[in-house]
Amino acid sequence: MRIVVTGREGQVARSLLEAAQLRKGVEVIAVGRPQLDLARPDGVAEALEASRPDLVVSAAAYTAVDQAEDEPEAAFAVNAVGAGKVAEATARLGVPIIHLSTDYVFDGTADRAYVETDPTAPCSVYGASKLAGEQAVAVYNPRHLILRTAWIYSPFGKNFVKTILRLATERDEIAVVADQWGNPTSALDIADAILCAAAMLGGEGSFSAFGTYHLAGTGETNWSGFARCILDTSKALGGPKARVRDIATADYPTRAQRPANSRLASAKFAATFGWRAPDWRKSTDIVARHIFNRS
Ligand SMILES: NC(=O)C1=CN([C@@H]2O[C@H](COP(=O)(O)OP(=O)(O)OC[C@H]3O[C@@H](n4cnc5c(N)ncnc54)[C@H](OP(=O)(O)O)[C@@H]3O)[C@@H](O)[C@H]2O)C=CC1
Ligand SMILES: Cc1cn([C@H]2C[C@H](O)[C@@H](COP(=O)(O)OP(=O)(O)O[C@H]3O[C@@H](C)C(=O)[C@@H](O)[C@H]3O)O2)c(=O)[nH]c1=O
Repeated sequence: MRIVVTGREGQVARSLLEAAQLRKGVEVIAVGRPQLDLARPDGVAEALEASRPDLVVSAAAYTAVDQAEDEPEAAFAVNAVGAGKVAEATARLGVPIIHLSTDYVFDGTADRAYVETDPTAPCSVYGASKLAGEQAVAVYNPRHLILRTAWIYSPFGKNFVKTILRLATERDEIAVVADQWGNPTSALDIADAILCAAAMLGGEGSFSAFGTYHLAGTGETNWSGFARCILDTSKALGGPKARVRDIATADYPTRAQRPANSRLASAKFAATFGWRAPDWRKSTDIVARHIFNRS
């Protein structure tokens, strides 16, 4: 099976490339700019067709949450129009698409983990652009899996784990919001889940459970709890050390509003694909070891 993933330099694409090295019968080709630029929709179909995919994983996105507030056109061009173009190209090629989306499609007012059927109500431009992308993907290719995930971290690219480790080299104490709750999710786990789902999509039996799924790390925390775990792990591995101080969202003003609760219930994915993410603390340890080069 040949899987083509967009967003070549991104966390999910790089994790997928790594995970596929351990699997027989799966080839992953990552495409990125300039060959595939979602902001230039005319070249998207051509770039995908050239790789002759059996399945496309749509992981490229405009992910700068605060910057998107100042550049809504750019965010929508990539996350909505661009995502739709990718889905349109897959439909034309007659192949399924796995499209990555986000917990930020919710407004965070629920008092429990969100399920797939809960009403969406993004409170940021990024969230709104990703929701528009979900809708475009669903319109253009009915053979889609939309995987809403959250709080991605990995050894690759930019993420919260790397930011906290960097800040710990610069300060003794890091102030982190303790009133936004969610599920930290390792991109290495997402890659594993995608390969598991891909095997079912490409198998002999006709797969029919297309649709939207939540796919996040097992267990929940807030950003402060996540930072504490990162620094405990760092300390144990001989990495940088710092204290974490709990603060409220109001004490950390940002351009974009984030949901206070963006916990995702991933039971539907587990029931359909027989795959459940490890506990987020265990995956944090694995990613930290990868970053510190200790296995
Ligand atoms: N990061 C997170 O915490 C979460 C992410 N998601 C979603 O998961 C998916 C993967 O996220 P993640 O791997 O973390 O993303 P990253 O931010 O690590 O990578 C995104 C990739 O998209 C590429 N990209 C941006 N703009 C364009 C464009 N115009 N044309 C082509 N490529 C472009 C970037 O390219 P370049 O390197 O050239 O800039 C980058 O390689 C995204 O859809 C994201 O919305 C969902 C929940 C949480
Ligand atoms: C670095 C830092 C962040 N924070 C807060 C700000 C914010 O509320 C929260 C997370 O900060 P970040 O800006 O790193 O994360 P953010 O960019 O909001 O992360 C999001 O990215 C997009 C792409 C998604 O789809 C989401 O699932 C989510 O992962 O932590 C602190 O309180 N102290 C700090 O030192």
